[in-house]
Amino acid sequence: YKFWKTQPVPQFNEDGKGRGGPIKKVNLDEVPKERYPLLDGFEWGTIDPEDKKEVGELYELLSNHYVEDDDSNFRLNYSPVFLKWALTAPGWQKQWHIGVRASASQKLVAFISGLPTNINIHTQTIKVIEINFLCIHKRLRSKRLAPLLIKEITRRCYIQGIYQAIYTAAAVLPTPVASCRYYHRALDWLKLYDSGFSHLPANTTKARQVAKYHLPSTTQTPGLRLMQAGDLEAVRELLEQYLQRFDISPAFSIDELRHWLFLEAGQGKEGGKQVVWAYVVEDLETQKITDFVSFYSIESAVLSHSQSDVIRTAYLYYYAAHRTQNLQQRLQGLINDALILAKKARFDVFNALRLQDNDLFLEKLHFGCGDGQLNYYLFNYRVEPVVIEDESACLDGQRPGGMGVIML
Ligand SMILES: CCCCCCCCCCCCCC(=O)SCCNC(=O)CCNC(=O)[C@H](O)C(C)(C)COP(=O)(O)OP(=O)(O)OC[C@H]1O[C@@H](n2cnc3c(N)ncnc32)[C@H](O)[C@@H]1OP(=O)(O)O
Ligand SMILES: Cc1c(COc2ccc(F)c(F)c2F)oc2cccc(OCCCNCc3cccnc3)c12
Repeated sequence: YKFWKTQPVPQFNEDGKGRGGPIKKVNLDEVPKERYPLLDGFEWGTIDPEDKKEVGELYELLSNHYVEDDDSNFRLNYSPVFLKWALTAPGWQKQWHIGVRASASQKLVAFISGLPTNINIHTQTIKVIEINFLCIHKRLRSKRLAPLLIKEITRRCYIQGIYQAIYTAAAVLPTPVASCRYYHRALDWLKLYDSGFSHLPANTTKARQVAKYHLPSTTQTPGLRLMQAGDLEAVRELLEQYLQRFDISPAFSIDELRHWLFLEAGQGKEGGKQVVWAYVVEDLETQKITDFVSFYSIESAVLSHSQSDVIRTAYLYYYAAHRTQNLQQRLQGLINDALILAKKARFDVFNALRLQDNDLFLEKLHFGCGDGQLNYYLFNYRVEPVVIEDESACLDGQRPGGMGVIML
């Protein structure tokens, strides 16, 4: 950890007893005013997420060089429309969409993105940058370029008065604030089997596997319907109240929530390019919004020569339930409806992490545990272990704690 042991992050050998809060007080006149020097033949650039051509260059880089599974059978394949959506949330700045270009060819060979937002950590609301899409061309790996990208985006954030960050990685780095197992729920088991994503367990048959994952064609929750713009304020209140169960959670503005739950109508539906789906449960008597669920779409390219070339994946995004009496039963019904809706939208698999209240439904709804986990990290912030003063502060006594932020 030559690089990470020089960074203001909790180191592995800490005893976790430290006071919660920022690790390093950033002194602005110590922050370099100039960009870090790059490897010879390369130059810093930015990607304008509203420029179709530049989004195309970013798509090209990520489509060929971004996250793969451990056996390099699949690669995440974020679409250009998704990338524009992911990079233009309220408060975005071009200077935080940092590219590295080969000077001669002007080819984009590396990228890192930052998006400012606010998160609640216990009782504190802190301004952070969300870091995502760190990617280096396969031919430029192991040249210590990643630390350079990280230091450059850190420098640009410090100058703008942002001193903390949140990020996820499959990589184990100093020091995870949460580690969440991957879970997958087959929707089209045969497609997943043909693609090598799913295997036939011993002493069962394909027919039995298909039957195991069968879903009804209609949703079951009374009052479930597509979320509309008019539901926004009610959903924000419902979500804000529900997320208090978790130690770390997003502190969404109404503008952020509008962005994350509605793709602007224009880019939304045409040509199967929808990227996010959001549904509410409206109580038929009171017309109140009592629950909500959302999911987003990332395809995975199948890298082997198998016939199916993409796996359409739905990722569970934010959800919330009002009050929490029989929370387990309500979430099982709500998420099962999300599975039904995802299947109707032609997704092949539905992914979720082991965080929030997901333990209440993962097993029951036939999610299988994947290999690997997603680690969550905070930069320049130490979270002290949570101590629950009065149980009454939580909803129904049993407060899951832990991670409540979902990263794209
Ligand atoms: C206040 C504002 C703060 C803002 C910044 C907050 C921090 C943000 C941090 C970034 C959050 C990213 C969130 C996401 O996007 S996670 C997704 C990451 N992307 C991929 O997995 C795509 C495929 N892989 C690649 O493109 C490259 O392998 C990457 C770019 C990942 C590393 O390139 P390369 O393989 O050519 O290595 P190197 O020789 O340049 O450098 C080696 C050093 O880099 C450390 N390393 C390796 N992988 C990661 C990783 N995923 N996060 C952080 N550090 C990582 C490694 O421990 C070693 O340091 P040390 O062990 O010697 O110490
Ligand atoms: C990722 C991910 C997996 C693993 O699945 C794949 C991983 C790599 C692939 F190329 C692939 F096709 C996968 F299906 O299973 C999941 C279940 C729930 C949520 C998941 O990812 C949430 C989005 C994570 N942000 C992108 C990312 C992914 C990995 C490491 N760092 C950042 C995942």
